[in-house]
Amino acid sequence: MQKIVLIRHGESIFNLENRFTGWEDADLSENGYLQAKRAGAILKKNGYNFDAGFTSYLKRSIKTMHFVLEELDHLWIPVEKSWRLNERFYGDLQGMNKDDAIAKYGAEQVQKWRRDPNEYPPAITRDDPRFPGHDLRYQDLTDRELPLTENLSETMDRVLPFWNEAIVNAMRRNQKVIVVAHGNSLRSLIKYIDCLTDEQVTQLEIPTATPWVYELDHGLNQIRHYYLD
Ligand SMILES: O=C(O)[C@H](O)COP(=O)(O)O
Repeated sequence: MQKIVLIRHGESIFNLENRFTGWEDADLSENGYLQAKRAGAILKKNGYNFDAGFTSYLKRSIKTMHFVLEELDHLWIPVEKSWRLNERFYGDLQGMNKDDAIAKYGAEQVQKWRRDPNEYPPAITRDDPRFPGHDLRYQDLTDRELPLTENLSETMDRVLPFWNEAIVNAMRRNQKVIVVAHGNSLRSLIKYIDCLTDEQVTQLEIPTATPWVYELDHGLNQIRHYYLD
């Protein structure tokens, strides 16, 4: 039996301010930092150790991984970063207060944008300062890979190649793996692993900095999953 631990980053400044984040590189809040340390302490108390870590290109996840590993005295393990684990690209909603969005577009529409896997938030244009093509860290992405908006299905499409090539391969080498990512990149991954329907995934909410453990058999099929708290 093998285990993999998935963690959503600790609370960010944008989470605290109730703003859509997406690929905006919001830092951890003070509370987010404490949550990350607490997640590490929980893993330590439960006897977890890891051989490899995977996270996104965004500092709220990178720092959460760092503080979790620090609690475990595991700062030395290799951590691979990929843009594919980034949060869903939230288009023109990025940076907007969620209550302001509701006032502007209505609660039903905003909820669809947030949770319906096939709904696209309004797109940005390529001359928008938030377009990732302006950011050095995304310079190797192709035009097709640079998002203007993204629905959850597309998030899943770009998360899965990294899941299959990097993360599953590490597990096949019997490595103990920890993944720190984002509410929606993890929702898309859990949708895939648990074979959730579109309807079921709308109900899935992932708390910040709470280790989610999958137990897998030798064929890497899921046996069960649970939160460590
Ligand atoms: O990108 C964001 O705003 C959050 O990380 C997730 O937001 P959501 O819960 O509205 O999808």
